[in-house]
Amino acid sequence: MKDFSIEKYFVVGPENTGGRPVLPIIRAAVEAGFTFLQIRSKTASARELIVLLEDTSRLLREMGKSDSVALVADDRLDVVLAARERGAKVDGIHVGQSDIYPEICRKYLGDDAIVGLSAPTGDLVHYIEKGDFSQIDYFGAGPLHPTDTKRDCGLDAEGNLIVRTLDELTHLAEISPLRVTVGGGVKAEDLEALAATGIHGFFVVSAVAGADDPGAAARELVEIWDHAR
Ligand SMILES: Cc1ncc(COP(=O)(O)OP(=O)(O)O)c(N)n1
Ligand SMILES: Cc1ncsc1CCOP(=O)(O)O
Ligand SMILES: [Mg+2]
Repeated sequence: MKDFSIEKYFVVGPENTGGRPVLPIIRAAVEAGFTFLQIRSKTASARELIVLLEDTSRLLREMGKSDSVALVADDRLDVVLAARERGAKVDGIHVGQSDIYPEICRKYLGDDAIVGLSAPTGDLVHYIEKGDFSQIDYFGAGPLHPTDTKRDCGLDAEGNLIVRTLDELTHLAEISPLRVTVGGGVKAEDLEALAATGIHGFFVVSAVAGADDPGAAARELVEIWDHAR
């Protein structure tokens, strides 16, 4: 699936929904207009993740969104392969700097798969200029703000939290050979300024999964983003 949009990107797992079932929240995000889904859990078993990918893939099919909303898993190449083996349409994987190498993900998932990579903390300009990103389809960058969802996000070697400034993101959008989605503490009130940086999309966990009314929250995010772009 090479024709995909990272504009409105929802990341979710069972630990993010306040004890509520995940699937209705995914449905609400897709109905609101989110364009990309990532299943991410640091607590679920491999089986739980496989079933969640299967259920999400089925949901997208029932909604007629299999070809327009991308579905990937965080970190777990094994889980993606197993879900595909069982018939789920899982479009790819998102990996970080200490995860399975993107080129190995590409090898096992195929040329048509989506392979996303988290940009490292620190000097992105140097990283972008020197890197070989031929096996990758997009970058995830952040955090914009500190976030409880991922407490290790943005920590440098000394354990200091580095957030991305809007100026930095504007520069990143200019020099990046790939599309960039920005997340980490992103809320509705950030979207206008984020869109103005020229980055291609935003990703959220808690702004939707932690909301009292995930559907209303997702609709608000989509509306503000679409209006600002
Ligand atoms: C879209 C997106 N961007 C960044 C991340 C973070 O990935 P990673 O650095 O591997 O950290 P974990 O999510 O695995 O804790 C992401 N998942 N998605
Ligand atoms: C930066 C980051 N990367 C993967 S999850 C995450 C935190 C985003 O969580 P939230 O949208 O709840 O702040
Ligand atoms: Mg990871």
